[in-house]
Amino acid sequence: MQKICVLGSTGSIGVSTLDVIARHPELYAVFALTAHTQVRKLAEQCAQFNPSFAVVGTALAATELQLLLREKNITTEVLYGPQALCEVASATECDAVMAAIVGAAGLPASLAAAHAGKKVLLANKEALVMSGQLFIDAIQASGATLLPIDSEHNAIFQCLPQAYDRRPQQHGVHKIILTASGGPFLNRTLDSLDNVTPNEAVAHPNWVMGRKISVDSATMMNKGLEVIEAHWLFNAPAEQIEVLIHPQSVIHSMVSYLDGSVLAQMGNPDMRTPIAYGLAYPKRINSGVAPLDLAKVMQLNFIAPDFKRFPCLELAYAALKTGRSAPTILNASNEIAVQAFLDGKIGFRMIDQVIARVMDKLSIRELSDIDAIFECDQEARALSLEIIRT
Ligand SMILES: NC(=O)C1=CN([C@@H]2O[C@H](COP(=O)(O)OP(=O)(O)OC[C@H]3O[C@@H](n4cnc5c(N)ncnc54)[C@H](OP(=O)(O)O)[C@@H]3O)[C@@H](O)[C@H]2O)C=CC1
Ligand SMILES: CC(=O)[C@@H](O)[C@H](O)COP(=O)(O)O
Ligand SMILES: [Mn+2]
Repeated sequence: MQKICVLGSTGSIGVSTLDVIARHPELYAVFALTAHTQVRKLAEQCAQFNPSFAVVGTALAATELQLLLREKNITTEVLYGPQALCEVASATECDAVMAAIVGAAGLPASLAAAHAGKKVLLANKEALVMSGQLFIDAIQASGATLLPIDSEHNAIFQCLPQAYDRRPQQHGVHKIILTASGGPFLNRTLDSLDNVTPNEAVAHPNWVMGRKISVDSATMMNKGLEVIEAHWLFNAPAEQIEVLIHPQSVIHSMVSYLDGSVLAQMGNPDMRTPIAYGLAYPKRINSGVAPLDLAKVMQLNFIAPDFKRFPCLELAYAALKTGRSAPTILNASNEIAVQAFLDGKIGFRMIDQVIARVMDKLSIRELSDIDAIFECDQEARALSLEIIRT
């Protein structure tokens, strides 16, 4: 029986994870669930999965959760705050951690799981983008197992040899091909993007996801973050990572080999497939996802991405090539700009402009520990906010 901690259990990935876990009560027990503000939803999850711990963001939310749990006679212990997230993610009783908090807020607990040698199921791509080498070093030093949950990286992981040891040349890898849907605005004229609303931006054509990642898909910053994520996961340089628009999201990514073979992982766009793969690795279990019916899909299309239409993708490649603090700055500025867009403070096409100005202004430096990473993250956030205000 594996004991699982689900960080971000009330979010889109968290809910899909619990759906898979519920299908296999003989294999998995829930050790801890965490949320930020959605206390009622978390209480319902506690009622169903009876975890040892539940974590929320504030003391007030913790009191509210305790009352709800008492009403239902549930004995789950309630904790709150960032330190509690790290404690449950690194607790001795926990075997595997689903890292599914959105954004930089997920880094400390994901890193704590890495340091503690857990099986880390990584959905929280921002954590890896921000901390890169530090995160990989933590995994390697503790002997933790890092399993990519992001659909593209999970697909690549499945297309690489089992014995892949982070040396692409040794395994005959020519290129990693990340597929991208192109988001909801792929076929709109550029000018019409000035006035798109947050609700239009989060209406992803193929995936049901949280609001932040949905906006990232619309700008293709999601793919940019994924290029950086692929660099760290598979130890491939920017030049070896290609992005290909594939509007159907049926091929989740591919690996092109030196002998001309291209291996692809395919499936219906449902995150329960990569989640089930991560939970059961190296075995396979039922995820609840229907088998792919290619006759129904009929067509698979491919288009090369246009940096003019998707400047965020170009910014992300540039940040990866610059290295050091550049990806941390890119991520922080993007989080601020996306939130400002969702709050109606800036237009959709301002997102890339804010990030470009921040990338231009801040000096690039080495970030050797977590404190330096968060200092840089805060600096980029402050400058982004200043640019948005003026
Ligand atoms: N959704 C998807 O299909 C995919 C997501 N990912 C990645 O997975 C991660 C999660 O995405 P998704 O599930 O869509 O996001 P959601 O917004 O749906 O969920 C986010 C989760 O994080 C919690 N949370 C938010 N802010 C904080 C905070 N400050 N401290 C602690 N917990 C917090 C939320 O709690 P509450 O509900 O209480 O606010 C919620 O449980 C992201 O990094 C995303 O890029 C990757 C691939 C696919
Ligand atoms: C499901 C998943 O992994 C998302 O990251 C998804 O890939 C977003 O789709 P885009 O290809 O539009 O970014
Ligand atoms: Mn993805």
